[in-house]
Amino acid sequence: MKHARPVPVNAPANALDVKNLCVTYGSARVVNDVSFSVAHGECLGLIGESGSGKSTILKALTGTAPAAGMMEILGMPASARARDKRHTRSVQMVFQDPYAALHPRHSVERILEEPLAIQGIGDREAKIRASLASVGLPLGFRFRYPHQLSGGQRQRVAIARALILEPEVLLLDEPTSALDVSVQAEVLNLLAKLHREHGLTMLFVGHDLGVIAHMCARVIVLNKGELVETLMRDQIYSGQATQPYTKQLLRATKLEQRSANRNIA
Ligand SMILES: Nc1ncnc2c1ncn2[C@@H]1O[C@H](COP(=O)(O)OP(=O)(O)OP(=O)(O)O)[C@@H](O)[C@H]1O
Repeated sequence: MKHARPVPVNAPANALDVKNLCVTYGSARVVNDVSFSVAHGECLGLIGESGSGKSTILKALTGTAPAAGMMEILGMPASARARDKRHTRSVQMVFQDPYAALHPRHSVERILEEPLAIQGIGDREAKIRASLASVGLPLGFRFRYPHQLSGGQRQRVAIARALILEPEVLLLDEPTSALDVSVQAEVLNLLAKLHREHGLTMLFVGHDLGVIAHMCARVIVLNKGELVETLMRDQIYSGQATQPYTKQLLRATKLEQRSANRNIA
């Protein structure tokens, strides 16, 4: 697996650029005029309560929500990228529910091989070995089926599947929310390690400020489809929010107590 990648000389300034994004379902505007950028190699947090539009923004970026506005990924319009097989591999997504994300009747080996086959990529044996190693799973797990794995192991397989295509951008939709608290810490530590070692650009969606601040130095806050505040990690830890909604989120996550008790590295 690759290590932190250099940014090409003529690369666009940001890996992700979103300007004036709106998503409307029927008569309901669920994302309203949202703009943000993610620098190359940055892990940006996106937080908001349930129904605030977080997943919809990820869907818009992957071309599966009806979006208006400007979205560029690695300098290319997101809509064009979603249509082009060569470019889809550079942006991968990890979902909240590792149970639903893996085909129940496919072995881990087949799950990992499939994206390589779709993209026509060779050297599959070496890539499968490297991807299992990078998420800390023994090679023998390639012969297992999803029902033979724990929730945390399933999420590791889902992460390995996303990484096997060596993407530049990883979209993470609450990747630890469905996991047991102790397993959450393990998977978060793994994601933080992969972020450091691979120089990946990440957009990390969550609803827990404590979890997000562990991963992200900068966090944007969404409320009812609108971006209401941008917070740096220090502001989160010291409770310096300006918007009432963000203050409420900070209180809800009881950060001081969490940081004292946290067992994540
Ligand atoms: N396909 C759809 N058709 C109609 N409305 C939708 C559709 N998908 C999402 N919505 C609505 O858009 C709003 C935002 O949903 P979204 O899933 O983006 O929220 P979220 O912040 O990711 O929530 P959660 O944290 O619960 O996953 C919600 O009100 C939801 O009901």
